[in-house]
Amino acid sequence: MAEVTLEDLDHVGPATAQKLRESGYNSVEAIAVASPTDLSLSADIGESAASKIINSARRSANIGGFETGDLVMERRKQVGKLSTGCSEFDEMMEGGIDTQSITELYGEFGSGKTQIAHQLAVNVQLPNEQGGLNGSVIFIDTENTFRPERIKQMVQGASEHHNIDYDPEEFLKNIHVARAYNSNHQILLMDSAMELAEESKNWEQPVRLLIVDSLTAHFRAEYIGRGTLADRQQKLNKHLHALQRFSDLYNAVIIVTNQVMSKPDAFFGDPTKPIGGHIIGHTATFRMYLRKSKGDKRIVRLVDSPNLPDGESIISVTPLGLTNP
Ligand SMILES: Nc1ncnc2c1ncn2[C@@H]1O[C@H](COP(=O)(O)OP(=O)(O)OP(=O)(O)O)[C@@H](O)[C@H]1O
Repeated sequence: MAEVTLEDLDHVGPATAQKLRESGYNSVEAIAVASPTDLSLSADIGESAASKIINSARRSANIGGFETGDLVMERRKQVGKLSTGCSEFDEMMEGGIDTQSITELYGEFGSGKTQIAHQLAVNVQLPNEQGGLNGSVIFIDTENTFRPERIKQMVQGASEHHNIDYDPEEFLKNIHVARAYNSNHQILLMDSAMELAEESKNWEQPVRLLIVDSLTAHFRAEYIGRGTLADRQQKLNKHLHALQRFSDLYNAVIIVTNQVMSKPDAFFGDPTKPIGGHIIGHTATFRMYLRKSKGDKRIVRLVDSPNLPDGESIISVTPLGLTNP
């Protein structure tokens, strides 16, 4: 079947199609999941015209209605598994971290959240036989934690583990890093991420992993005091929805990190309760609680999963990356 383009949609002429593309709406799917307000501002059209375009896109992309269980099953079959490189951790996740879902890593400072994110940015680039997804990475960095040197060390680790001479420079070229300077910027970066992922469909290694390290730091710093809680929650939810959409559209793994203190936190509450409430929709969400243990060991606890039992696994953070303890 020929691919549906923007021009095929009802109420979209060449000029509107161009404006939509310029604003980052490159595919029918991206329009199908947009809000009328956002679309009307981007394409300079009225909200009712925007709604009609969105409806037409939803019909074409078959998004927005009810689905039967067999279709949901069909999509579930496409779920990919990204290996962490640690056997217990992978077993706990029944083979690795799922695509089409958001995985939240939370824990205290130094518990290994950023290390796991870096390791996955390496592993996702490996071929399927080696636990990867043959994909590229988008890394939204809010606290200046991305370290290319660390990626190089981990690529060296992967080379030794698989006995293949990988080129660290090639791995670095497949990681697209953007600094987010505040929470609004962080939310806006999702538009660029969508654009890049869309473009990457033509690449040898399309984007299959999106990391937000840290998801919550800016929100925490900017929304101080009880009075701002609702605002913060609303923005965070919007951001999570954009992430969920991204994972669906590109069959991607989404990793978000969230620093918590060991004692309950005034703004984010008990660390064992979900932040941002329950995410609506069919996208699964996994939550993992990281704790420091002896030496380089870290305990990863699966706290909340839609389809797997809760469990614990132990990993080591070594100079060459994550390994079995
Ligand atoms: N090159 C390396 N070799 C060995 N271990 C390392 C290396 N780099 C980092 N680590 C380990 O990882 C720890 C830092 O973990 P990480 O940065 O993932 O924490 P985090 O959970 O992201 O913390 P924060 O919330 O402060 O960002 C260090 O304390 C160290 O134990």
